[in-house]
Amino acid sequence: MPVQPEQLDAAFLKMNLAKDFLMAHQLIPTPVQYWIAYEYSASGHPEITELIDEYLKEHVDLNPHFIGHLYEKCFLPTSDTELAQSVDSLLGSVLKDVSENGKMLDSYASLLDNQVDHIEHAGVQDAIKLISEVAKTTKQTAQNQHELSQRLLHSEQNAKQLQQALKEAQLEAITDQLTGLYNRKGMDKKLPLLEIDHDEFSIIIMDIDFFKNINDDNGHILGDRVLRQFGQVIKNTVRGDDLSIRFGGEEFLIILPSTLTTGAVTVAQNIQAKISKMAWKNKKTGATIGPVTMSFGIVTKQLDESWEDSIQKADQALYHAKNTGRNKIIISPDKEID
Ligand SMILES: Nc1nc2c(ncn2[C@@H]2O[C@H](COP(=O)(O)OP(=O)(O)OP(=O)(O)O)[C@@H](O)[C@H]2O)c(=O)[nH]1
Repeated sequence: MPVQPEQLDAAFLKMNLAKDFLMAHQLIPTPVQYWIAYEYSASGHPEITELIDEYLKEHVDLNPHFIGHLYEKCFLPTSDTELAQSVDSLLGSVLKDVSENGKMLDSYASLLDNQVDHIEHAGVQDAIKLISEVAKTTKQTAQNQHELSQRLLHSEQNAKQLQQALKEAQLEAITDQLTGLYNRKGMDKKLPLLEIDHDEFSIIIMDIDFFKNINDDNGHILGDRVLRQFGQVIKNTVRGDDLSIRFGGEEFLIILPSTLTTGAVTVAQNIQAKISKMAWKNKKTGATIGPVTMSFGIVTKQLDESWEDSIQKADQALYHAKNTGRNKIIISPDKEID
């Protein structure tokens, strides 16, 4: 499909804005810095725009360290080497195009300088010859610019596709595939973000009772179905800001920001009520399985306490629930909810 003149103009405009941005902040156009500058100047990535604007409110200037951090945060959160290589090669080709363009414009500018000097002192015939040379070079430069713009447009499309693929890979890396909840890696990634907006948290840790028997009596496929549906119940019970994690095999964790113990107890009771109504059928034997119960441990995190210590307290409460009959909610250290 032929490139439209407006697309070319827009691509050049973005390229020049990125260049101005780099110069204004005295950043060298390395692939990473060029890409971030390009995304910021083209307003192509709202998170980058927001983070840079925030940063500039408190700092006089940007620095390569911060740019590197942005790049890792927004583009390279995956261990997928194939994607990472594609990003590298895209960045490399954009940088090559940009630096070739710089060289080409430099040599065009010096040619013009030269010819102007000569024309001033030349006779009419020579001046005509020199002007025709300038016209030829101008045409060639315009043609080169046109090709460069097309390559940059193509790179922009590639960058968008890669960005999407990276986002998907990022989400996949932090998601438990069976339940769709976050995995532990997801928890580590999301917790610091929650701590920006909240300072009070409650934690619920829960574990399915006698899950081994469900697997042993009905097979792992049915066991997996139970896990998947419990994951769904948790997802549908919590609020938007709450973080639901598959913490281990049949163990789940919920982090509830700006929630005190009573709120966490309500959430646990809601989950308990919902799962008490669920049942499954063993297709081979026709037997009905369920209700399957869970035990819960709850703690409200102290301000000066580490996550590790708080989760351990919730885990001890869960242990207490398991040891005193299961299918119950215990607030740390050992307060049972009727
Ligand atoms: N189907 C299935 N089973 C799993 C998965 N992850 C862990 N399990 C099983 O979960 C069971 C956990 O067993 P236990 O730790 O003995 O706990 P339990 O039988 O639930 O007993 P209590 O926790 O004491 O009530 C084991 O049989 C694991 O194989 C999974 O992804 N799918």
